Amino acid sequence: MDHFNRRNGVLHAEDVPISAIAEAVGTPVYVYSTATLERHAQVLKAALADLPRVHIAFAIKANPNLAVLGVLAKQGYGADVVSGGELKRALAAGMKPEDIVFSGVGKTRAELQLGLDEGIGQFNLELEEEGEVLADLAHAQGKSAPAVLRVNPDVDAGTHAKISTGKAENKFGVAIDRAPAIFDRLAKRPGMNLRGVAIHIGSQLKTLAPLEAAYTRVGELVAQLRAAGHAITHVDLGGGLGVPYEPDDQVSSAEDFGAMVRRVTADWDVTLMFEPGRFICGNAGLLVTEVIWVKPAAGHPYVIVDAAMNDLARPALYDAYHAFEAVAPTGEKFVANIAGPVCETGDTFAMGREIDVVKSGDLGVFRTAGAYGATMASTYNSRALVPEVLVSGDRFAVVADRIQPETIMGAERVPEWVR
Ligand SMILES: Cc1ncc(COP(=O)(O)O)c(C=O)c1O
Ligand SMILES: N[C@@H](CCCC[NH3+])C(=O)O
Repeated sequence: MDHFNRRNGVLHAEDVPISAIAEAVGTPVYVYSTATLERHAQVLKAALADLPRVHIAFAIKANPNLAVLGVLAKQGYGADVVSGGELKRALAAGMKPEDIVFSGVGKTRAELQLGLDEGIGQFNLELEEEGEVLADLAHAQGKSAPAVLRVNPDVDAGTHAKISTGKAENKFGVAIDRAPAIFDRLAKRPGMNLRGVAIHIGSQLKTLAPLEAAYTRVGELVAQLRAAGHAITHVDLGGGLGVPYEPDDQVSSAEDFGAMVRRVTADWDVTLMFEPGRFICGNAGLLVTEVIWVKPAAGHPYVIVDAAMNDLARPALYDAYHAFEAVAPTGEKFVANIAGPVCETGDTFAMGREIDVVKSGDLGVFRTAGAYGATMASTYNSRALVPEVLVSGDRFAVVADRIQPETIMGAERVPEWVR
């Protein structure tokens, strides 16, 4: 069920008219639905419920808002973090240290130390040297660091090149055929509890075939490692499940994913870990924007909105599609380009797309903006950082303020030789 739906022709987030939020908070603004977050969290939990031992860690890079994390913590989700900052957020949101997994290809010594100090559940190692440093840090404190080795299965995820992570040429993980030798050396190091493997082959995967191929290779590796005498108790299967962005997008369901995982992992006898991001929050968010001008142009007219690439970077970065609709459509359509105010030609959300007819002052939304939206926002062009609102039933709360350029200026220093 979509918790963003129309009543009397006006788009609502749960029971709140989008126009009421825009009036109270201004635009652009991200709006998230608590009910959608909860539903997606529950759907995935249910799809994986038959597996013997499961741990789900929300990839908080997708949406690190503390309120969003709080909703997911209440659903029993842990966190997959990729920086010290994300680790602190997960803890601040009430996630238990032991439910936190630390991924990331460039964890610094300070970040590894922070993870040890906080007693997090697992480090996902990206290379042997990282494991050596972690082991030494842990050993120095009389600890043993729980870790898995991320392998790169060289599988084509069939997703956008900039969000593929499981091809041999990508920077992530160690080549799967190098894993046994690394295990032999690393597992016996004092301070290291090397207990399994991890993979994550990419994001926005619409089909299960690449995941199944990758998981199958991991299954073979687990057998090989066990044959070599290693105790393998944990396998982290990463995230990557896609969501529908375009009207006719077909993506595999959580149920099909669960069935595939059950089939492929039937004889693994491990704790399975998952790191979903987009699947949980993608469709739980909208970016609400106001039309500034409708500007005639040589081709199609430009609908210039007050949201821009600094608020939602995905179209400019990945040519990503985000459906646009008017909050109170007239029923008429026209073909237009949609662009933001930033001084870049690439600051476009759509080119030559049939959309609701809108005029200056009208409200519109970009859908499926709950993942990799606000979290990737910047202040480019000295624009304010976009605020975020969480809705639940007929209530809403501002869960991140609009941070004005003046505030950010206060964080800078002009040295005396410039003054
Ligand atoms: C290691 C890791 N885990 C999980 C995720 C979450 O991916 P997604 O949002 O596609 O589920 C990512 C991002 O691609 C990632 O790099
Ligand atoms: N930022 C990307 C996803 C990156 C996934 C992280 N490894 C997107 O918006 O689609």
